[in-house]
Amino acid sequence: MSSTSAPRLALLGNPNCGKTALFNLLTGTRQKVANYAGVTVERKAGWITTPQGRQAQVLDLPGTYSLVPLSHDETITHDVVTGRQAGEARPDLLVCVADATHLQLNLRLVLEAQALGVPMVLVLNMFDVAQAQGLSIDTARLSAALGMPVVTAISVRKDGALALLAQLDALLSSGLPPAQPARDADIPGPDALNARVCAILADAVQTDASRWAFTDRVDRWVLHPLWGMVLLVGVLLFMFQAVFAWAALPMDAIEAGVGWLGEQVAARMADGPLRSLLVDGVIAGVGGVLVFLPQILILFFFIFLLEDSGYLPRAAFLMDRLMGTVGLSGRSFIPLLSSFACAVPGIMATRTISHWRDRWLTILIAPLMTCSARLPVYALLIAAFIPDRSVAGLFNLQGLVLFALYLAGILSAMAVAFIVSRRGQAQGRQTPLLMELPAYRFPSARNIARGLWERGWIFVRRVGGIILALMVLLWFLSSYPAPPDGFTGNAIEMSLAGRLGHLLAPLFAPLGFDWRIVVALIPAMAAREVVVAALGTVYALSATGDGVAGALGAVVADQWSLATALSLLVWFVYAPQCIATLAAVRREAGGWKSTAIVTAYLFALAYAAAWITYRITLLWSGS
Ligand SMILES: Nc1nc2c(ncn2[C@@H]2O[C@H](COP(=O)(O)OP(=O)(O)OP(=O)(O)O)[C@@H](O)[C@H]2O)c(=O)[nH]1
Ligand SMILES: [Mg+2]
Repeated sequence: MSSTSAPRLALLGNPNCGKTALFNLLTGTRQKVANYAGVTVERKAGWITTPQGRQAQVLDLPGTYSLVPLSHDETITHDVVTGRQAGEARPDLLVCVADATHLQLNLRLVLEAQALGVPMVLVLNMFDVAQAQGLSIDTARLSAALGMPVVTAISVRKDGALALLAQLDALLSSGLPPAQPARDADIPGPDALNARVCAILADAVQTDASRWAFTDRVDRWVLHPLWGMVLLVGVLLFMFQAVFAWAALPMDAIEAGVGWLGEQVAARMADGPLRSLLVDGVIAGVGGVLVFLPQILILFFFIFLLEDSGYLPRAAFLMDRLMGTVGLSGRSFIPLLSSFACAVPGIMATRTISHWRDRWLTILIAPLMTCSARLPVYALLIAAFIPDRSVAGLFNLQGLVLFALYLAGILSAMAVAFIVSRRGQAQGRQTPLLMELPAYRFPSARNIARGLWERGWIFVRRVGGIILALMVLLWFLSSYPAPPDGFTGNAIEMSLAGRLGHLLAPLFAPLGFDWRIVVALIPAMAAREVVVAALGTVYALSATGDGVAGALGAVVADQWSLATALSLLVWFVYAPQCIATLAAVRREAGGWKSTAIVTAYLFALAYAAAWITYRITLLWSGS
């Protein structure tokens, strides 16, 4: 069936009611699903085939509480369902998704949407939770009261959308009624909406008063101003400890495997450019980054766990006051949190912030949140320079340093926010955080396994794609032109990359970076973790004597001073060494000027902070 004649369905519903989970189930795709509001910020399209073989296009949309849009993501939803999206007709059918345990809130949007004049179906999602809470919903009565078919769904189960699919078949086989013109004047006011919802629910739903008891009991502790904070810090500390403690074994295994491979290739191939490319460029460079896969997976394991259980919005709630004092709105929390995985989705998630000033401020500081690409850099240098010692018998020093680096990013972001929002104080205003706290949910193992698999793949693909390509390029630039006959020094110093490194070295000398580090910093403009691969290649090529250089960590520990290592760590807390992030800033903030501001302020901050760190460490270590 061609795309022009297939019916188009749009999923409309409140945030966090399970639209994307349903979309994934129907279309077999894997869009991001998590237990907090504001996950989806874009329109996504997919295809479904009903049991009777009919095809339809489905649109997943950002969640919204009302059809009067307040923020950029809500505007997308509004424009799609009202047919105002450029180049797109109104959908043929609205599939309203409602969280069955929150009908009081969710039905308001359904009633509002009736004025759009588009045929509708109501899906009562999270029906498993509703049943567990002892809710009894009379779908026939609800359907009669609303004047639309009502089905139940459990979008996290494989067969959880069968009723909806059967309903779609029934609707499509009889032909959807044509859409009516929108009747904007018919949208009831807030009070009238509330009254209607109450009347409908009184008739069709019986609640069990104890349903929120569990979540409420837990929240008394989790949201407590003191104990909640203690728990939050404890959770984060544990997470960073685990990144080092749990990863040691698999990392050793990968490192040994990479080392073995290097030796095998070196032993079996004749000396020459190809052997050097494979051993020094590919294996030493790319293998050096691959080693960090276990740590990245552990970090994401915790992020997914926190995301899926419903803890994250509570952390946002706890942080709200603190964020308010530096001029950030509570809305910034989720985008900033996403930035810990990667600043790109974080910057995109700022679409949920309705005020431009708040949004710009969030975009400005999102790159300061420690993204997962920094982890290899941090982990390499920490493992090389920070002793693996326990502190107070409870913490591991390496984990504490990692925690401190994350904290440095957060505190700097707060400081920048404070300074910037001070300047625009005249129009400043605080929006209190109005966010729904979802019920706690047991994290789904399938969700987490899938997420980890995906994250692992993204990392491996990056290693095998951009990082590999850059390493081949770097190997080439570091090997040619070859030194003249009779040259006794290090061949790499005569190469293009070596000369460029020497040329730029004076600029970075005040930070304690030598020409080799400078050579590695240049390709790392594309992505931060490239610096690890690049150092691997540069050191492998400049290793004197024959054979392969030892593991990068050992080489670095041997040749750098502590001051240089700390200075480079601090450099990476701030430096905007990621083209993808800068591109996202340009896209979302709309212009080169904003991108230039972000780039310039981050480089300035990186330079200043690295310089201070270098100087202080030198003084402190007495050299
Ligand atoms: N138990 C249960 N959990 C569900 C069900 N449907 C979705 N979830 C969970 O509910 C949470 C929210 O799901 P999403 O699909 O991200 O919600 P959404 O409506 O797309 O949210 P936004 O994109 O923020 O508007 C996730 O943790 C899902 O795993 C369901 O039927 N039963
Ligand atoms: Mg979604």
